[in-house]
Amino acid sequence: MAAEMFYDDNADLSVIQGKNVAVLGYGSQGHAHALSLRDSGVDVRVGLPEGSKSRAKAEAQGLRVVTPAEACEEADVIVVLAPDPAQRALYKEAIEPNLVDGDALVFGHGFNIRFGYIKPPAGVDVFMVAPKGPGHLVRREYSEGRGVPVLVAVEQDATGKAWDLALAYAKGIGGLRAGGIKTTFTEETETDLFGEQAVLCGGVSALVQAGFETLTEAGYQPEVAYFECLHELKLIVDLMYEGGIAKQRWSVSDTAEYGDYVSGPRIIDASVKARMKDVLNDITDGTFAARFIADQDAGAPEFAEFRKASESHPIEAVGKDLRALMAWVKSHDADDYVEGTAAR
Ligand SMILES: NC(=O)C1=CN([C@@H]2O[C@H](COP(=O)(O)OP(=O)(O)OC[C@H]3O[C@@H](n4cnc5c(N)ncnc54)[C@H](OP(=O)(O)O)[C@@H]3O)[C@@H](O)[C@H]2O)C=CC1
Ligand SMILES: CC[C@](O)(C(C)=O)C(=O)O
Ligand SMILES: [Mg+2]
Ligand SMILES: [Mg+2]
Repeated sequence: MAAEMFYDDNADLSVIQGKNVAVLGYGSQGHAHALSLRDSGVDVRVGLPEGSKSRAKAEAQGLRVVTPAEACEEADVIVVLAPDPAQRALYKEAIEPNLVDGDALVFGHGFNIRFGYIKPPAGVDVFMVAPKGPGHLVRREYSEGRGVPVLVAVEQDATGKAWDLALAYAKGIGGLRAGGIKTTFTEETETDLFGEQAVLCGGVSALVQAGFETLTEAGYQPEVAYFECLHELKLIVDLMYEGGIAKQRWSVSDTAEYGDYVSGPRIIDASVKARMKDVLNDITDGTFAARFIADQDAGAPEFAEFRKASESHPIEAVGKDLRALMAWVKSHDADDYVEGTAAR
């Protein structure tokens, strides 16, 4: 079945320009949605707790900041862009008491609805506009006149106008410049978790680290291993982004292309695909969600251990030194990103 796609011409920005929008959270996605909606002529306020370290940044970028409860009270469109594990408490404390029939509750990912941590009342619209890219690039693409594709889903259409509002929202953050695909909260949540765990984040990071370790353990220079297994990955993936795997194979040498066919399936073999299916099962049956939320509720000790181990991998120190020598390889988000920490 062909996907149902939406582009700028399918949406009317004035539908959201007439609303009071509260964006809760000002991190990766929150800052991107708030700034791009504002630049699309929407009345935006940002909801952050009194002590939030994001307050100064949002204010410096020209946005009005109030507490989450105040933002929800003022708004008829409430956008939940705090971290997924924080959303359950945020909903109970600030959103639910201020929801009135006809309001819209908006998500950037379906986790809390799909796994039942948030159960909105029947009188509100519930929809999702989920960018298929990191928030800092969602904002960068919008600012440069482009966009990151989005998945759009309506879980509840209490007003009968939820789709028009969802599409207007998607247009407001630049998503319909690239294309919006109609989906469900279930499809978005399960595919997004699978993609980030098996391929985009977990799979790629483990592949890069294993390649780096294999070369350095065999006695090759760490700097050579870094360029080979990490730095050049961006250049290869850029070609895949532009023209699929086929364009990458067109540009690399015949030697590389032949080696790709011979050795790729030796690395990513049937056993890897079997474990990918296990990962997908843990997502769909709720095992992953339960483990993540239990760890978060306990103060995230397992998460902290994972981060510490990952940040102390030798590839990070080698890369830091090499990137410092390449003036053009700079962080676009230098005000925001602290080298050597995954924590935002
Ligand atoms: N990161 C991404 O690129 C993507 C994320 N998503 C989804 O978007 C949503 C947001 O994720 P992401 O942008 O990564 O989140 P972040 O981790 O970047 O969010 C951090 C922000 O939320 C604030 N915050 C934390 N707790 C609260 C609270 N209780 N009330 C209000 N604000 C709070 C933080 O404030 P402080 O500075 O004080 O800590 C900070 O401003 C999630 O549903 C995620 O799955 C979807 C697509 C991609
Ligand atoms: C790939 C990770 C992601 O799903 C994303 C940027 O799309 C996320 O949750 O951050
Ligand atoms: Mg994603
Ligand atoms: Mg995700």
